[in-house]
Amino acid sequence: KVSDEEVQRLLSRGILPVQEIHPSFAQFSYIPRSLSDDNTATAVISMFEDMGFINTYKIDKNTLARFCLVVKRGYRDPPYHNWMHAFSVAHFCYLLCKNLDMGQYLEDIEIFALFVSCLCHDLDHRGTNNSFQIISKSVLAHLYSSDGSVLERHHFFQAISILNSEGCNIFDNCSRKSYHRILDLMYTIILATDLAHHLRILDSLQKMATEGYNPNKPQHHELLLCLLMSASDLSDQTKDWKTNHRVAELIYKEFFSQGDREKAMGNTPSDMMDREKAYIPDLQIGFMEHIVLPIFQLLKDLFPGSAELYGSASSNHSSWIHISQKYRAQGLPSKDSLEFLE
Ligand SMILES: Cc1nc2ccc(C(=O)N[C@]34C[C@H]5C[C@H](C[C@H](C5)C3)C4)cc2n2c(-c3ccccc3Cl)nnc12
Ligand SMILES: [Mg+2]
Ligand SMILES: [Zn+2]
Repeated sequence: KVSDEEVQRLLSRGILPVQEIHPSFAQFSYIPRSLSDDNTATAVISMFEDMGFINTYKIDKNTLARFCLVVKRGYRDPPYHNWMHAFSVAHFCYLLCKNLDMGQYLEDIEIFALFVSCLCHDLDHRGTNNSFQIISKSVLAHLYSSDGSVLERHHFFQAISILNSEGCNIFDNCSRKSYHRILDLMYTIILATDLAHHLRILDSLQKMATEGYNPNKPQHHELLLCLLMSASDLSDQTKDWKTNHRVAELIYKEFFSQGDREKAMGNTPSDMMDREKAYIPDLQIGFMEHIVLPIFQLLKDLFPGSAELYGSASSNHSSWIHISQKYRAQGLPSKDSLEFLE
């Protein structure tokens, strides 16, 4: 799958300092999607280095390079749930570690597991959601439907199979104890990317934010890891307006394709998947009010230094409200391209 030449080519320039990738690479304002695809594997290795993981966990450089290339190739190319999404999610996790004093809240091994989970969290995504797996009686549903979170279980097992393949196990030099802890953490964190799971723990998250984070409570560590994973998965919502509406275009392109397939199977898709019924601005507004803003409000309660993230999400929310009013009367000029929003 990944040749030795490709691995050597990736390592040939050595590990680049993050500033050489972009001067503001470690700022919340940086847009990871602006990096060209063929520089993303290099950037991932630089982030591993910059967070000290290569030294702390004695990661062999060849193994790390091969792991990054195999994970990158482990993504398919649907409009949204592709490698660029995984890379931008992992980059946001890196931003959280660099800009907020994560070390006061989490152990290093938990942060390491979170970063690796971000890279792997949507491996082999087909561009269809969990309910589609069930109604289409997909192989994944056959394997995992009895336990729910069908896709997320698949993403986790894809990560395990990559770690078990030749020359890809970045945890090779960890103790048996650390190895098991990291895999347990990856399971919890990747399963937490199912938004239905996030909604189930929302009350516990609110309670933790209200009473204050207690680093001595293992439950608080687990809840925080789930919150940081969800925030990273939704980090496009905290970027500039151009990114925000471009990402909306990708998401709905993926959703509408699923809706078309559901109709072809004789099923009725949900409105957000039905290109005839969906009004994107209102769907965006609802998603931001019910899921996105509460997540970044919780992050702000726990990490005051993250306030600007809530600010940008809130300003994107206001832009969608303005757009909704402006186009409600005559309808959107086009649903395929939201370029007119720029
Ligand atoms: C912009 C944007 N819009 C999105 C609109 C809707 C949904 C969505 O899954 N809604 C729900 C609505 C209820 C309760 C649960 C389970 C199901 C029933 C389906 C969630 C996701 C959206 N999403 C994501 C995203 C994040 C994590 C996983 C998958 C995805 Cl696609 N990332 N960006 C976006
Ligand atoms: Mg996912
Ligand atoms: Zn994702």
